[in-house]
Amino acid sequence: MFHDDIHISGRTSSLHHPLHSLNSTVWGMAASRKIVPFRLPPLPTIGEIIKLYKLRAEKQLSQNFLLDMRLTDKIVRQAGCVRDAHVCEVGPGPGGLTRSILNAGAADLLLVEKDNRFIPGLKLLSEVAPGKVRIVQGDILTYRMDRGFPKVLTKAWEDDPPDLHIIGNLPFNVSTPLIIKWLENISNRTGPFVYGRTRLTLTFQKEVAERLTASTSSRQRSRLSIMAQYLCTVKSCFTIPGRAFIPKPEVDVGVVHFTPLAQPQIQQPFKLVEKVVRNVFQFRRKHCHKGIEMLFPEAQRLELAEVMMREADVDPTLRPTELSITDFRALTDAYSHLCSENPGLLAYDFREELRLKHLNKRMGMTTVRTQKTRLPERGAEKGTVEEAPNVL
Ligand SMILES: C[S@@+](CC[C@H](N)C(=O)[O-])C[C@H]1O[C@@H](n2cnc3c(N)ncnc32)[C@H](O)[C@@H]1O
Repeated sequence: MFHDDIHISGRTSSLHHPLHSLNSTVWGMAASRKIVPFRLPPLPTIGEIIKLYKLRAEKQLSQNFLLDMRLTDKIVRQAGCVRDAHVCEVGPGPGGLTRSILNAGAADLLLVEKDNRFIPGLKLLSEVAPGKVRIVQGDILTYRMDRGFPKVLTKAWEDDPPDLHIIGNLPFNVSTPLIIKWLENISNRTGPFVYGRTRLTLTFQKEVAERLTASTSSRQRSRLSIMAQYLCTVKSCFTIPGRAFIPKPEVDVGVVHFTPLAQPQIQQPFKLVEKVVRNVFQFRRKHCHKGIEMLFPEAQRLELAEVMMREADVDPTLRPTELSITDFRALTDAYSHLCSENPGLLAYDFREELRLKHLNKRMGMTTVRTQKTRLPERGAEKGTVEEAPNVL
């Protein structure tokens, strides 16, 4: 085992489990490197899934299963060649995608599943593909992927991506915070990216998939487009209609593939980029200078925004959606330069200024204390970008 977080290993004694009827033969590589056949248990039927896992088709569980192997095979193909590769599947559930990954010849498959009802079925899969499947019962949002695989996999960042893939069909309420976390990990080369430019193939609500891949001037262009595209090559693979899932979600689903760039298009800390992009997009329909002004305390707002726009050489009348990644690079570089000249500026958050104003008003004070560039310690702490809502 490569890490100390594994809660469950491959073997199980539940040989009389109803899913243990073996009827599909596939080929896999044994530890001896000889090709040997192994048989995977068939996917449970919809009725069996509901009965076995005592599932109710409750929306809040966000468990929408993909049981059509043609679709799960298609998702795996988007990842590239997984034969003999290491793979982490996030949220395997009843194991449809898991079977496709094993069928494609993965040598080492790490499954991270939060819901313990799925563990017995996953154990059966690990029994019929001995030595290949490791199961972690845990939350992918906190799981230490940097310990999940052998260090020998590691490739230099500028080199080709490592032989490691992350694949997952996750609930929508997990996939968005997860990709934001992983984008920050890419920027810092931490988490799954300690091994190099690990590729990701993930599902998202169709609208989110469109935002991730949206190009300059498109209607879906958003914060998420910039944050993903300055760090990765982002490819929209295909759309899966909602009706293909059990239970059927309200929306269609987009499969997106990410390859971290050897050279990020913006060479600034993630938090700084996130702050500039968030401020610019908060007035989506207005000229971009409006959002940029909000990066600065009221007293210096117009003056510093003008300096920043001039230094970046970006047309202040462009809408946020019309700005290219090159424009954002120029803007973040200019903002970083201003921050180095104005201590405290980076910690400034206009929402904190607004909050203080409202507070003062509520307390019936006539004078309103606004933040100057050099911020008081407590205000500075509260107003940092770490408290920012999700990048969308
Ligand atoms: C949308 S279902 C997909 C299941 C399966 N991959 C499929 O395609 O049929 C999402 C799966 O992710 C699991 N899951 C949800 N949140 C998770 C988390 N934070 N960490 C790990 N697994 C999670 C759920 O229990 C469920 O099995």
